[in-house]
Parts: sequence; structure tokens; C-alpha cells
Amino acid sequence: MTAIKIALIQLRVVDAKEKNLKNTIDLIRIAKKEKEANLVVLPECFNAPYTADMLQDVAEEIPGGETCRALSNAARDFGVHVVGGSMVESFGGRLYNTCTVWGPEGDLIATYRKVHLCDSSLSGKTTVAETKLFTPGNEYTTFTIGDTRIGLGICWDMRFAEFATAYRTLGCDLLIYPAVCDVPTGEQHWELLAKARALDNQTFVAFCSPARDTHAKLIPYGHSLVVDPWGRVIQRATEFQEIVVADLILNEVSTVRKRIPVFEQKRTDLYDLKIGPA
Ligand SMILES: O=C(O)CCC(=O)C(=O)O
Repeated sequence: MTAIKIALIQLRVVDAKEKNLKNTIDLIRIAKKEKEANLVVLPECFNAPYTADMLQDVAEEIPGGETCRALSNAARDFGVHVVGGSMVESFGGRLYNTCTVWGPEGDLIATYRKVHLCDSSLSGKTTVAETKLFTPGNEYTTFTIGDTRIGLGICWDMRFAEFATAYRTLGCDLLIYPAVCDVPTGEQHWELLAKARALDNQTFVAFCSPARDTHAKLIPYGHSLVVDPWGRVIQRATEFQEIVVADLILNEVSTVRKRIPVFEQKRTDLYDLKIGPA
């Protein structure tokens, strides 16, 4: 079994794409060279702040744009898997909130387009209306490191229990969600959601947020974290820019599943999950 050392880069996102890309590359280098991670994760909208009026300006084609070039080069130069948080993808005249995944040779090994678009007033302080801005994706996305299958979601996706359970059914042992939650909602729900998805599905779960920026329109909660299949938080960031690193003891997945065999005991005669697309 390939060991996974995951690094969540809680990036301080500023209002200039080149600065964010440069900062990202520096932090990917540190995550690999100094902290010896073999899987590096970036936050949702890591290359530009999360604001509706900026989307067209920062949108790029995948894999043709400067953000993909930067991530591909970093993955190859440092020899590390990179889950590229999310970026605004422009495709066929539409915008998607998309995560790219890069292998250690710099190859694009997966892309995931956010499936559940967020229309919410969150805590009552922040309003998000993504269905007016983006087109939703329609597919699950998984990739593997060694024999570990990893499933992807973005932010609001973390609230949909069936979606995460579908990933467990598809064979995932780790779920990764780049995300931006506002502070009041984060205080109430962030850790609870990560623990719930981990415990329900007996998988590792990682949420990766940008660092807190009190001048941003949507002030990110921060506190990126990793939860194990038993539902314990094994690493947690503060609200500032930092890299949190966790060794995933992947044997724990089968241990927890043997000790608590809920997936064998589901009453699929009474309830069952249909996995699409239809
Ligand atoms: O689920 C949340 O609390 C935040 C969701 C969100 O802001 C988003 O998906 O863009």
C-alpha cells in the first residue's frame, strides 16, 4: 500500500493572479521538499479571490491557461501529486468551478467540475448565487495514488451526504474538498461536516480552505483539516496561511470498516443509492 502524506496549503489569496500563482508554487515546493508530502492540496478559487465580478477576468481554459501551466510545472519539478483546489474554467462559452489534478510527471490526471452549485445566504451575512454564474458538472471524479482511490468534491458538495457515500461505493478511501466557507458558517459547520462525511463513509476526509482575509468579500474561515475514518481530526490549521501535513495510515480504513460493518448491514431492501449520471 503506497503511504500518503497529504499537505493542505491554506493559501492567503490576494487580488493578483500572478502573486497567487507564485505563492502557490513556493508553498508546493516547501510541502514537498521540506515537509515531504506526496499529495499537495490547494483551496477552492486559489488563484483569485472568490467574487462574482472577477469570474470572467480570471477564467481560463483547461489545460491551456497559465494556471494549469504553473501547476503542471510545479507537480513535475517537485515530483508530487497536486490537487489544484479550484479555478474558474472557461469552456464553450460557459464557466465551471473546476478542480484539476496533476501527477508527479506534470500530467493532468483528472478534472472535476463542481456538481452542487451553491445558492445560499449561508449565515445570513454572506450571499452566494453560483447557479447564476456557473454551469454545474455532472460527473464524479476519482483518481488513484498507488492502490488508494480518492474522490473529489468542491465546497458546497461537502453538504451532500449521498454524494460522499457514492464515492465510498465507487471505492474511495479518501475524499478531498477544496472549499471556502464564511466565518460564522465555518464556526458552526466546518468540522462537523468533515467528521460526518468521514464517519458515515469510513474514509479519510480533507477540507482545504484559503487563509482568513478580513478584507475579502467572502471572508474564508480557514481551519483546513484532515479527519480519519474513525471521525477524529488528525490535523487542523489555524486561520492564517500555513501548510498542514498529515500521514494517512490507510490500514485504518479497513480496520474501521471491519469493526463497524455498516455498509454490509445496510437495508438496501428498504433504501438504496442509485449512482448516476442518469
Ligand atoms: O457550504 C458552505 O458553508 C459554503 C458553501 C459555499 O460558499 C460554496 O460552495 O461556494
